[in-house]
Amino acid sequence: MSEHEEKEDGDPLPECPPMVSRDLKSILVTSVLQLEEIDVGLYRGKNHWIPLSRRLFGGQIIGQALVAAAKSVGDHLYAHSLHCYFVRAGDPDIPVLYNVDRVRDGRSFCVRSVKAIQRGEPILVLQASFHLDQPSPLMHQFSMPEVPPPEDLLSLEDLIRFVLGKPDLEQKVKQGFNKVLANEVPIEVRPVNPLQFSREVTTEPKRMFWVRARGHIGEGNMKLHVCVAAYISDYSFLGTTMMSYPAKRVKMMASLDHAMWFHNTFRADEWMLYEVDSPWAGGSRGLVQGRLWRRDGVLAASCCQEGLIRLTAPKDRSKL
Ligand SMILES: CCC(=O)SCCNC(=O)CCNC(=O)[C@H](O)C(C)(C)COP(=O)(O)OP(=O)(O)OC[C@H]1O[C@@H](n2cnc3c(N)ncnc32)[C@H](O)[C@@H]1OP(=O)(O)O
Repeated sequence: MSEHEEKEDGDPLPECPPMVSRDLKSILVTSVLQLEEIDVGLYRGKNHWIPLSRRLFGGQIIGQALVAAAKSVGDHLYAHSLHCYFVRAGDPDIPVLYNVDRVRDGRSFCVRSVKAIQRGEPILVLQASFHLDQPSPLMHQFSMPEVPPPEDLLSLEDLIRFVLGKPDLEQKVKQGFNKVLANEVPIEVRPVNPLQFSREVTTEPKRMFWVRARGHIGEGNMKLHVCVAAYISDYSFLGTTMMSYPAKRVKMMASLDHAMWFHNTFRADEWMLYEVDSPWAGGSRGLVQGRLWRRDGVLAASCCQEGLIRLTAPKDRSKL
């Protein structure tokens, strides 16, 4: 999601929004990433939180496609990278089918290609590669930025409640915010610097936030944590491009492609620092790159995405 897409009115703000207990299982693992097997290599997914753009959330499609791909590889192989293109908008009113092609099974690597389909047409094509856990004499990583721990920061919900108190807020914005408060978004966020989430200031297109899946997943299945991270990685990602242009109005923002590399084990239900920047925008497109850090400083995953950004044409002041 991008916060620039989330605008429109609706239900009154609940006085005391329901809090999802950390003991409750994450809806991502009980529902969203549970695929129904229809035939060999063919799966059906359920749609959950729908952005106000009314196109399916890209993270949901990537996460489900990766679940489908992972079903056909052995337990000893782990996704180390994925690359995908979003070729059509996903329709939130019908389920998505995932068709898995076993491209190659090697001794150390397996590659899968997945087509996400609606009405017989692809909406996403994804390639994922899985690797045997192997020792390496080469090991390095950048250092995690020093930031306050998530316990010392306000949640996105706290910041939203503050913004909802403003009298001149657009109805569309209210609706998007209320959806977050109603826990429809199965992700928790704590911005390191709330100003980097504000549309009232111009800043460098760089921001950091702590993020984790809402609810409990538990230790255990690393394959599942990787799919949850794929879901999470598309949240508040492309919107980083707009930090330098807070006054511009977005007509259409959609991810075009997305790539991820998984470096180390992690738990997607534990806080990870998402360090995101946008090195470039131009030609109605913008590039974002991100690093997901475990809170102990280990680099868990890297992400990159290009998105389409069409702006609303400025009003012709001469006619006013
Ligand atoms: C941000 C996080 C997210 O999760 S976004 C969700 C995941 N990503 C997606 O859903 C993107 C899926 N992909 C797509 O929808 C398509 O590949 C897109 C990017 C639209 C491809 O665009 P395009 O090749 O232009 O498709 P199209 O010809 O069918 O047109 C789609 C709508 O865009 C319009 N369009 C086209 N060209 C222009 C242009 N130069 N300037 C302004 N508008 C243009 C078309 O008229 C069409 O509009 P409409 O849908 O008929 O209202």
